Amino acid sequence: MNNPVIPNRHAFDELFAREWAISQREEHDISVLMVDIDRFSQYNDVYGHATGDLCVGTVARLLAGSLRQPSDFIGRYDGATFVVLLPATPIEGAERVAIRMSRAIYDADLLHIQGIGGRVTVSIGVASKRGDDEVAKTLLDRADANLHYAKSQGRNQYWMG
Ligand SMILES: Nc1nc2c(ncn2[C@@H]2O[C@H](COP(=O)(O)OP(=O)(O)OP(=O)(O)O)[C@@H](O)[C@H]2O)c(=O)[nH]1
Repeated sequence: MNNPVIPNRHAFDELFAREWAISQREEHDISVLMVDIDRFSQYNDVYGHATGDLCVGTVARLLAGSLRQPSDFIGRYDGATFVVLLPATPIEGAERVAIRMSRAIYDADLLHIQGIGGRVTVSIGVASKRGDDEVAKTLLDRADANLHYAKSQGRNQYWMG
């Protein structure tokens, strides 16, 4: 499904390449978050795909509303997974965004009877550039690995590794 409120992965890839080059040139920090809706296949099973689509849109709006800087970006990575790009942001700032996003989704109290606490939650993997020799792909890979670790630890949490 194309979600009108949120850019797609292609838009993210282009922006990420640009912002990565800037971060290398200017020696800026840069951080990425991968955000995935928990137990979403079960959500679709219980409430149906059309309601699932609405839920994806609601989550997208709540996540976007958790961003504070004009240069922050959120896109849909694939399925129920979003990717967030935080230019010029160190790990401490990225953690604050992860906490804000986690709370925004939890506090919205969107019913999901098979979800954590009976509501829709998200798991988040956070990663920040480690040094000038890191390449863009490993930053994304680390965010993804941290997302999977957050899932393995019970979901509804973020992990920075
Ligand atoms: N309704 C709806 N479902 C979607 C959309 N995009 C992805 N999905 C579904 O989201 C589910 C994602 O499943 P997974 O990420 O594998 O796992 P999960 O059920 O979310 O469980 P965990 O991620 O392990 O918590 C799949 O069932 C997809 O079909 C969408 O736009 N609308």
